[in-house]
Amino acid sequence: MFNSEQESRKGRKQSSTALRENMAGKIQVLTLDEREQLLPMLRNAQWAEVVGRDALYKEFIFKDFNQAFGFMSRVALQAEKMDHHPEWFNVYNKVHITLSTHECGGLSKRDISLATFIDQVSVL
Ligand SMILES: C[C@H](O)[C@H](O)[C@H]1CNC2=NC(N)=NC(=O)C2=N1
Repeated sequence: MFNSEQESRKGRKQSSTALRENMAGKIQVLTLDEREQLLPMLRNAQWAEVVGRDALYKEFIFKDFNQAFGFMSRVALQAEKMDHHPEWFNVYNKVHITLSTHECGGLSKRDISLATFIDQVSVL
């Protein structure tokens, strides 16, 4: 579901060849074309678009705390490498994750990239 900020972007012209970062080197929110291309695969992988905020959310359930924390450790090390950190919540075997890019106030390629990594290590 698109929130109102994204709805308002629909009217604006966006280049399909928009670069990941603008000429000033600033990270940009995903264009509508990029969203149409990238979000379906994440929706298929149970990532949900947060209502009222341009962010992605997914819940993971593991066998026990050891499995959950092992997963979180792998994600934490990758997040640190990327300087892109998840907002997350853990109790015992549950891990809830929200991804968004504060610098651009919404979803960027960094979120897609971290979500893809998270899915990979969640099934190890
Ligand atoms: C200064 C530092 O690069 C920024 O605050 C980074 C840190 N980690 C981050 N993580 C996430 N998920 N979004 C960000 O915008 C972000 N910004």
